[in-house]
Amino acid sequence: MQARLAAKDLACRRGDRLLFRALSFECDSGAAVHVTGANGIGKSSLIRILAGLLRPFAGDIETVGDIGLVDERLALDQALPLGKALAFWETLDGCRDAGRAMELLDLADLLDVPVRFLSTGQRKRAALARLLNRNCPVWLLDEPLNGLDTQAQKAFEALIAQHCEGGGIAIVASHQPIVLPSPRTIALAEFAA
Ligand SMILES: Nc1ncnc2c1ncn2[C@@H]1O[C@H](COP(=O)(O)OP(=O)(O)OP(=O)(O)O)[C@@H](O)[C@H]1O
Repeated sequence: MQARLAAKDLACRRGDRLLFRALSFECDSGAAVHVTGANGIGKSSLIRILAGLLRPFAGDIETVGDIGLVDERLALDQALPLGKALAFWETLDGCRDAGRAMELLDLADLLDVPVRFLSTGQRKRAALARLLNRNCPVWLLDEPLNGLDTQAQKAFEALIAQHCEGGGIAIVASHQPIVLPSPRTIALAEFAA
């Protein structure tokens, strides 16, 4: 799996506030980075900039490989049972082994439950299943552990490690500790404007 994500001299402005500036980093295949900082410092904004959903105030981004984003928004049809909602995307994403994500994220018992009835942690596990099914090299994860119990947190940390071992990249914004395979941190406070 080929992957690269590089940012050069990034700055982010929201409203009339410059949140961070002069942020540069490079990640190649296998890299994992923990983006840290207090509430409101700009972690989600950075993830959205890297995903191409928010225009940076300054700077450039270079990406090699498709991006998979997981944030608090669940891109699954709320009205469908989980199994059908995931199956819709499995077809579009060309997923060849949907059973793997269901097993790894312990979703088998939830496939008949409408997405709108899922609990916070179940919704997060569903979002992570869709991420796995996409098989994309660059993972951008905004608070991926939120709502997960300890067992699910550990399972997901193991999945990030496997993803990086296979040549993927994971950029993880999280206010809570997370075990990553190559512990590297971007402390956003160091780039505060
Ligand atoms: N559309 C917007 N317009 C103006 N300001 C915004 C907008 N969206 C976010 N902000 C502000 O930008 C700042 C950074 O928000 P962001 O969500 O990136 O922070 P965060 O570090 O992810 O916070 P948290 O840890 O609480 O999730 C906050 O002060 C927020 O109020």
